[in-house]
Amino acid sequence: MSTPENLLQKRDTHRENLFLSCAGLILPWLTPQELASISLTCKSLKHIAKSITVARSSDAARSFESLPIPFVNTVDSLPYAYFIYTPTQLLPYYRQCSRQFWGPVNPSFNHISRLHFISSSSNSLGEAFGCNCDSKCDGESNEEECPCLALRSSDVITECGPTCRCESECVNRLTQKGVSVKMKIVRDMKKGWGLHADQKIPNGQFVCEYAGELLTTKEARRRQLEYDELASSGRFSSSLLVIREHLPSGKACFRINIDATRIGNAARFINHSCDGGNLSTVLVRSCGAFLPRICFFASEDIQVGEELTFSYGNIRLRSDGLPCYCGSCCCFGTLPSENT
Ligand SMILES: C[S@@+](CC[C@H](N)C(=O)[O-])C[C@H]1O[C@@H](n2cnc3c(N)ncnc32)[C@H](O)[C@@H]1O
Repeated sequence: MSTPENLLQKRDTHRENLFLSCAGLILPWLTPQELASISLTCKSLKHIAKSITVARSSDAARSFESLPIPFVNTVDSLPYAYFIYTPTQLLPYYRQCSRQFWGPVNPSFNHISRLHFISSSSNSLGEAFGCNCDSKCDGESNEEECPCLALRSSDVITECGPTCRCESECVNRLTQKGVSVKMKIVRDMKKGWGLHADQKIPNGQFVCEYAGELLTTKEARRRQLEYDELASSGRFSSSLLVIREHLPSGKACFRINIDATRIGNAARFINHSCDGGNLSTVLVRSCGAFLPRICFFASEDIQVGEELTFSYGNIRLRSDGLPCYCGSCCCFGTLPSENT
């Protein structure tokens, strides 16, 4: 028989469960600072905040990729780096995006979001630019049959794109399926976080795209000034990459500015090496898309545990440049710096 005490207890348990399930939905949207503040308020919230921290440090890619990318830190107490994840480059209207769910997730939730990101960022030129191949532009399609294969050149890879008729499983969409190698983000005392291979990666293998916000040159210059100031006054690292496409004469004819500082993917953790590192940057243009994407490929055979690095450039304009700790035999002592 239900006594008034029993009824009151039932009501309290129901309220507590409701509170905890709401907290489980809301807390993953919080920044680390907000999470730390809220976890001071009661034991239950502290417990939820802890499980969110564990989930965050177990996958920087928060299920947007088919493989998790964990954080590993044996040098200090920082469990993870906070940023908004995008699996591919974003057009500027995404700049308003200031929060993202990051906690224990149902993987199908982010799978849907991944498709949304990709279709929203296709920067399509229109239907006239795609191929009409039935399903896959595989080895059997010759270049006359598939115009996308015919567009390949030594410095820009052309893949099938948003307006092609072939399916997403087409082999000529190598870099569009996201990260396909096991990687981890490892903390270093001097360089901060760095991206490491967690499997052998053969020379030539696609590693990942450099994803982030696509900026105009004016905005890239404005942000670089802001980042330089922040970097000089404390522990701040920016991830603004500028790639210039050159004419055979050597003159720059096109530039692409991608800022992964606030919104990006695992590539934002790739550190510089003065010897050129073990990754090369390649421009990949999807047929029918206006802008190319920047992709990293292994430039040598990479061993398990090896840090993934590339060269940030050769120009050092600032005499007070940041110290370089790449450890290569040809280290210049300072990180590259040039006018954005
Ligand atoms: C693209 S971020 C790389 C990820 C960064 N380490 C982090 O913790 O977020 C670039 C920044 O990393 C640091 N960095 C990269 N390569 C380095 C190197 N060889 N030596 C020292 N610091 C490096 C610098 O602070 C640089 O501004």
